[in-house]
Amino acid sequence: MAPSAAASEDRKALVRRMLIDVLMGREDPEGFFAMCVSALGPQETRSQFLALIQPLSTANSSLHSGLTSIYEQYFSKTEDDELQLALALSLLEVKNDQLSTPSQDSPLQPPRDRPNQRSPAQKSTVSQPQGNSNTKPADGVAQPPVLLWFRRDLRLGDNPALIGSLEVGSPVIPVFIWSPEEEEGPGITVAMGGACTYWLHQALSCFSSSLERIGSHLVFLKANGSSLCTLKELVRETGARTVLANALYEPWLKERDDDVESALQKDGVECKMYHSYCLRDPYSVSTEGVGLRGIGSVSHFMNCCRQNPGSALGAPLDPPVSLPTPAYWPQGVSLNVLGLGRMPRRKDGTTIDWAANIRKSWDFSEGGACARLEAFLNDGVYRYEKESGRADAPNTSCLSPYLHFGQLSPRWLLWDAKGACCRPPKFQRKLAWRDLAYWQLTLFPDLPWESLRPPYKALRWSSDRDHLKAWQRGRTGYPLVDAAMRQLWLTGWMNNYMRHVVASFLIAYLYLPWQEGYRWFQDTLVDADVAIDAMMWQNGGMCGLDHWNFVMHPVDAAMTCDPYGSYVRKWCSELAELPDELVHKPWKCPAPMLRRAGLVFGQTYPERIVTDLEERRSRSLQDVALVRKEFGQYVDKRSGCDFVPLPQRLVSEALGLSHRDGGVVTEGQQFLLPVITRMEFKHQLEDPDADAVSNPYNAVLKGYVSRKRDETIAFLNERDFTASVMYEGVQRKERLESDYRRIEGLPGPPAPRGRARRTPTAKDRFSVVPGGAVSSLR
Ligand SMILES: Cc1cc2nc3c(=O)[nH]c(=O)nc-3n(C[C@H](O)[C@H](O)[C@H](O)COP(=O)(O)OP(=O)(O)OC[C@H]3O[C@@H](n4cnc5c(N)ncnc54)[C@H](O)[C@@H]3O)c2cc1C
Repeated sequence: MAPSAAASEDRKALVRRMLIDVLMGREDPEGFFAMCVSALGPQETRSQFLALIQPLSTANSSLHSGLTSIYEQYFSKTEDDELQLALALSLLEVKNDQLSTPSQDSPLQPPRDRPNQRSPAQKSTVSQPQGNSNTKPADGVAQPPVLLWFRRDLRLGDNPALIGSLEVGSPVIPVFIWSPEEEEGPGITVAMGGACTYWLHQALSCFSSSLERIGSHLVFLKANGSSLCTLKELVRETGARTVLANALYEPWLKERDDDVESALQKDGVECKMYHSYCLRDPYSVSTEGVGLRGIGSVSHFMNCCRQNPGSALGAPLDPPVSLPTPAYWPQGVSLNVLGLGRMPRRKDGTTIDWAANIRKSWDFSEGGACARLEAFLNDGVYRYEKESGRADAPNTSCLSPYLHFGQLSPRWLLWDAKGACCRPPKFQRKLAWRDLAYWQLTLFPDLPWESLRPPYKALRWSSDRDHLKAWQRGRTGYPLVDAAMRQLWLTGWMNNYMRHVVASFLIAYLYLPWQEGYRWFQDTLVDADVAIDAMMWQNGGMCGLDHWNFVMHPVDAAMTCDPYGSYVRKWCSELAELPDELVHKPWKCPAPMLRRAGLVFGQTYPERIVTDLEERRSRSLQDVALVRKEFGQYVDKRSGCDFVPLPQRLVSEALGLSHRDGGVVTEGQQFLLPVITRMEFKHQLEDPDADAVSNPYNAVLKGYVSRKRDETIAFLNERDFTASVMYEGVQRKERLESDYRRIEGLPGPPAPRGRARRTPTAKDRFSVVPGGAVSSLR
């Protein structure tokens, strides 16, 4: 028998043995199925599973039908866009040889030691380092050590550079070099804000302990001039011939790494960067075969990945159980000397410990990341699809800081998420958003400070510092906004929905420039990430590639995210005594109620800093119309879409594209591309002075999920807040019920019929992103 056929037979025999465990009740059907996928791989499971469980049809027909429905649920779906993410990103190509058990002296931990046991990924064994993984140098021969340069990959699990260092077969010296100037790059990025720096301090401390547990040690150094100089000194001091690291993708850090690579190589030192920070290397993503229409949207990005698949991502790598140590350790400094966790001091010498709440809120270790992931996959994931906006419930993963600091690899996360029985499509799509952000940053390195749509730079932005301060400190007088900003200040985090609410408030109602919001977030978020934060603030600030087609209302948005006011009560305790129907709009409370609740505006809770919300929205809209008129060369006359000047890399790709992408070349040799543009902006151009309410495409969303739902909520809300909460409650129950049915593989409830949609459709002239006007590049 050919070896591969024999291996296949072995795997099937393994599955048959596992089948007995299910029959005996030692393993549940879900777990059994997961193990099959893991042992056979998706293709073989698809073709063989039903045959393998056939004997059950007589032995235990209910188990047989249960397993059949699990199988069908897993493979049946007319795999919609989201579910194809893995394919698009060319993931999870488990090779047959990865299914063998690691050998006794392998430095990889056996699979049972992996932190999260429940998914198929972790029940499988994973890819072995290639070549020699023996960690001991030959007796008596002093091998030059490997410098393992840690940056934002502070983990043992699924760390390609770490495993790569074992393959060299030499002693390994893990180093961390702190170089804040290099992190910041050329513009105002605030790459390492306060909360983020504090997290880094804690994460380094945890990671250093992890390394010690496997017999190694993390050498901390302050960059001496630059990382390159420090590395060169280390090479001289230790005699290292190899430097390994996992790649970073911020353009300025990539440039630094390229310089390091070539300078070291000139000195005869091998330097290698591994890819693992994103699912796809953003520099390898191309628009070829897809075009530029819809650029900036996650669907467009996923199409690009699908059309131009990169190398297979493979399965996550196990953490090593030991690292070979060098005979000589270079002298480092203590972690505290880096000053990352330093707190300001008062005049009397006492410390201002602003991070106390952050410490209470998070476990900064790699184990903490795994525990969060496991908790999410066991619980929140089931509500994620429809309820991720809830601020009052932990329905999202809260994994962003761990992903940012590489304490969890996106590959590991995706692998486990795909193993969850509901294979959450929306959640998986979020990882594509993350990659999209990095791709955008590589295309537009000034994304963190320069608006991509030129006219919007000229908007009449406000410079009201008091407004800015009130927003930053959660003292705007709008409870929902204040609760979110206080949560951010105290814990370094808020969920995605709340980030939209506070960003909308800053931009559409306070007219403060998006860069202010970006910088504040960079300073206060523990997950502050230049690429994601900049992309999101550009989109919120109306000038990103995929700018938001909505504005969140600071009161009505509570219907979706905090219907009973518990979130507001938690962070704005001075409002705790107000009833549900008024907690989001305390200014509507009658005086006796205020007295009973002990609320005095301007004293116990701030007055609203702006009250004329509708008027402010109208002005914001009129201002946009004004600059779009003034900078008419950046507006496509035919479609009303904004033009964005494309960077050189996309222009080169566009040159190979056909006309349908609608590129226009201007005098200055700019390649201008029409991009997705908010419909209310297009309409406003026709009547620039009209107010926001009369604009049929008014973008203010009351909730976030659908405009139809918003309209109903807004209608009820105007009359009776409680009725509106009840309405929302019923809707929510229906949605959860249908989710439950989907997860359990039950047929869905009959679809509601005859729902009118006011959301414009593809036929609507304003919803079309053009594909026509073209001229060639000169
Ligand atoms: C104005 C604004 C600023 C933001 N700034 C940041 C930031 O600095 N750092 C950051 O990590 N996220 C940022 N986000 C995106 C998003 O809000 C957070 O990633 C998310 O709230 C983190 O919580 P979670 O891990 O529970 O997310 P989940 O919903 O559980 O998502 C899982 C992971 O997917 C990624 N992700 C989720 N949403 C997005 C998104 N919209 N774009 C890109 N990746 C996403 C994150 O890595 C996240 O951890 C911002 C969003 C807005 C609206």
